[in-house]
Amino acid sequence: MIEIDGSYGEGGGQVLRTSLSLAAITGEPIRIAGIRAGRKKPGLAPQHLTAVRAAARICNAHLRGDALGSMQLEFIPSSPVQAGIYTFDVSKAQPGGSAGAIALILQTILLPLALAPGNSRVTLKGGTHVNFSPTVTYIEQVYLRILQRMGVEAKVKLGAWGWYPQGGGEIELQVSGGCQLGGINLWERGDLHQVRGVAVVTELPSHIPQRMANRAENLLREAHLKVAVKASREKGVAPGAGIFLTAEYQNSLAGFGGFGRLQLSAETVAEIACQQLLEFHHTGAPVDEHLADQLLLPAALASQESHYRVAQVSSHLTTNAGVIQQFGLAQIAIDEAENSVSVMHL
Ligand SMILES: Nc1ncnc2c1ncn2[C@@H]1O[C@H](COP(=O)(O)OP(=O)(O)OP(=O)(O)O)[C@@H](O)[C@H]1O
Repeated sequence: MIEIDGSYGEGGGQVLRTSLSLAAITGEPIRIAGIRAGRKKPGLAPQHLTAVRAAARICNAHLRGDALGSMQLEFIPSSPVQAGIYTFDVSKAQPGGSAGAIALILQTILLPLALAPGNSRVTLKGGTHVNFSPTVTYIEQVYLRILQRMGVEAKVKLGAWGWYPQGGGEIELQVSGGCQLGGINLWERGDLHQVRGVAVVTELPSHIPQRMANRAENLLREAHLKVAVKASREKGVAPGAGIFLTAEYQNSLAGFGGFGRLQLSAETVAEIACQQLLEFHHTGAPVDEHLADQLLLPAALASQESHYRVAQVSSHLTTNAGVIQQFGLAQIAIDEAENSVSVMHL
């Protein structure tokens, strides 16, 4: 039984999710104490509980402590990961529903399913575009495209958009099993080919996405970047708005977003997303702050070494490295002076 300290480093949901993925893949039982102890409302929130149940379902794990608010969990896999057809719904984890981010549940089960024999189809319901988590657009345009280079064959289809607080979004994830994970080298990003974006609303008038798209295109052109942002109205259960930009470099990809809310003009939402993109662009790094921590798990499971340079070393990155190293699969070196990450097999 591997003992995990949920309060380690960031003390957030990622300590839990990374541990779940690795327990499912290795078949090692785990016990986690102090789950999300670093957060204002600690313990399992709907998104985390759904991730626990999803990970348990695919490897028939026995669970103890799988309840909302629980700060302790035992997760004991009883079979290798089974490919198959699954549905996981974050809104079912809490009376009254939840907009918990389904991208985080996707990231918990993706590698276990990709490494298992057989193909899987997973329907995920909840929040698709939620602040402080990867959006489904980020998963499609950045995360899965980079993972494809490491050998992961997976795609998502976005059925309905789900924003905070109502959720109600839906995606279908298809994963090809039997993947052989290779390492990745993202040391130099090369030239920027273009910035591609979507400006989207649900249940709101079409002038809003158009204004977000126009403002983003104007701002990025002023900065001499090649850009194309598509404005669209999409399907969703509640009003919502956002703009999601992908910077496509010769050797890398990075993603940024802005979310609409009352009292915030469409133009300001676009400016928020563009400012993040321009700040990143000026660092010269190939890997954005968020991909930096999300790449560690596939890199640790790959058969070759990985090396990448990041815009910023975050506490999510150092925390995830600490958790992964507890499973004894890889050695991770993070150089905070150089902003670089190397992942080597043990
Ligand atoms: N704008 C963003 N784009 C892409 N990924 C993001 C973005 N913001 C956050 N993330 C990713 O979301 C994850 C958040 O992990 P974190 O440990 O904070 O857990 P959590 O479950 O979201 O919640 P909590 O912080 O409440 O515990 C990290 O992998 C981080 O890189």
